[in-house]
Amino acid sequence: MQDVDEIPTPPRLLWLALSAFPLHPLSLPSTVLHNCPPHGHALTGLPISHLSQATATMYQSSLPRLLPRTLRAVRPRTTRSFSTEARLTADHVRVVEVGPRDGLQNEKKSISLKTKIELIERLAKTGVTTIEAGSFVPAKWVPQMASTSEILQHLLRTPPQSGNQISYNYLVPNIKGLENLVKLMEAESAAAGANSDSEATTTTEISLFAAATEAFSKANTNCTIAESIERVRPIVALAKEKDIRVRGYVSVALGCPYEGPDVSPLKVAEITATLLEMGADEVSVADTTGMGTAPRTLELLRTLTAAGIANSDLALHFHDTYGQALVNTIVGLEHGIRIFDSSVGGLGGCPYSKGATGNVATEDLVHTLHSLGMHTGIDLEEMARIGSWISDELGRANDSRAGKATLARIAGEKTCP
Ligand SMILES: CC(C)(COP(=O)([O-])OP(=O)([O-])OC[C@H]1O[C@@H](n2cnc3c(N)ncnc32)[C@H](O)[C@@H]1OP(=O)([O-])[O-])[C@@H](O)C(=O)NCCC(=O)NCCSC(=O)C[C@@](C)(O)CC(=O)[O-]
Repeated sequence: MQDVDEIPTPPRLLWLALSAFPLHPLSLPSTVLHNCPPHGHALTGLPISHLSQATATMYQSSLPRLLPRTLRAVRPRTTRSFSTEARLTADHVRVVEVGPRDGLQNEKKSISLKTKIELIERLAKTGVTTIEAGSFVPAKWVPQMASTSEILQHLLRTPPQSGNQISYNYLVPNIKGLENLVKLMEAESAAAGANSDSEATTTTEISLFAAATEAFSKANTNCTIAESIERVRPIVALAKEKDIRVRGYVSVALGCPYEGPDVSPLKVAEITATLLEMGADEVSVADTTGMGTAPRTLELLRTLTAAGIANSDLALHFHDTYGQALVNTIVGLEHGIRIFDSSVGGLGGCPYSKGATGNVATEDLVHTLHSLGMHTGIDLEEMARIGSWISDELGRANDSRAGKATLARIAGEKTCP
């Protein structure tokens, strides 16, 4: 099986996909696509003191000393992979379902534990292999996630029925969050003793996060970027000791609610590389505000590649605030990314990013990926039913077009003679 980093995207994928959009990257003047803004050029001239030592060493070893003024010609000599991911094939995409965590965390109305568990149990039957199930954060910061301990206990005691192995992921903002999670896991495993079969079908993993701008870091985690990176160190150390897989997030990678759309791709690359070097198994680069556009997504991905970061270590996490999530997904796909985050029914928003709408809907993402000949293993019809059900439960509109269209088609097929 070939490594995803070695295989070009299936022929004409981008052309086929972007023909659906009125303005696509390939129709843009090449100067827009290839002449990156000043921070892109900074790759060639940025004083090494602006980068972490680890990243600086990486740039020095992986980039030619004098780079051309465009990023077009930038090819790292080596791409270093930290991936613990099973090898992916070029036409397989792993979808990370973030609905039960990212999707629900911002809902104002209290959601019952029963509904949260039903959501997870239904998602487990769709073929999805990673589900964000909650977060170990103080209830005063994110009240909706207060029942995460009970969710973890339930999933360990009664693993949801599923045709495949599932990783349940929990967000931890600091070491205290992980310590709470580990305490619960160990108590459950001691109580279950040798009779437990939960490990056979479920795995527990964590996510930690940092932001690419100081203002967002302060609002979201009450600390500077540098302090948030320092918080990561003991989290990764404890997770590795306990054999727990670690996912990193870099928030506001394509736009910040406080500092605007011009977030430095170099800063994103620096933080991503640092998280990987600290031991994260994959990093999800997040467009928290949905401000990302196709050219800026491409520029960011090229900067990450130029920094020596392997595509197999990256995931992309798009919010759909400006309706650009699928366009940006295709840019990511074309670049070689094969892990994408999404939330059923387009649930979500971010408590620290006013006006940000949900993640791209899983149904829309899966429909698009399947239409391009990619495989996800996900049952779109079942996902569409879940999107409709959870939207009704929450009293909100179903934000998935593909979900609604799929359900309408099924209903039409039933009524047609
Ligand atoms: C990081 C903190 C905790 C700092 O918050 P703080 O108030 O500075 O924390 P502190 O260390 O000063 O502690 C204050 C109190 O909280 C307790 N505490 C401390 N930690 C925990 C914990 N883990 N679990 C339970 N309790 C905890 C601690 O023990 C203490 O209790 P007290 O002594 O007052 O009784 C806070 O800022 C926080 O929780 N931030 C997270 C906010 C959040 O969850 N945001 C949303 C998730 S990020 C996101 O959605 C983006 C993402 C990932 O989806 C990607 C994207 O789209 O960008």
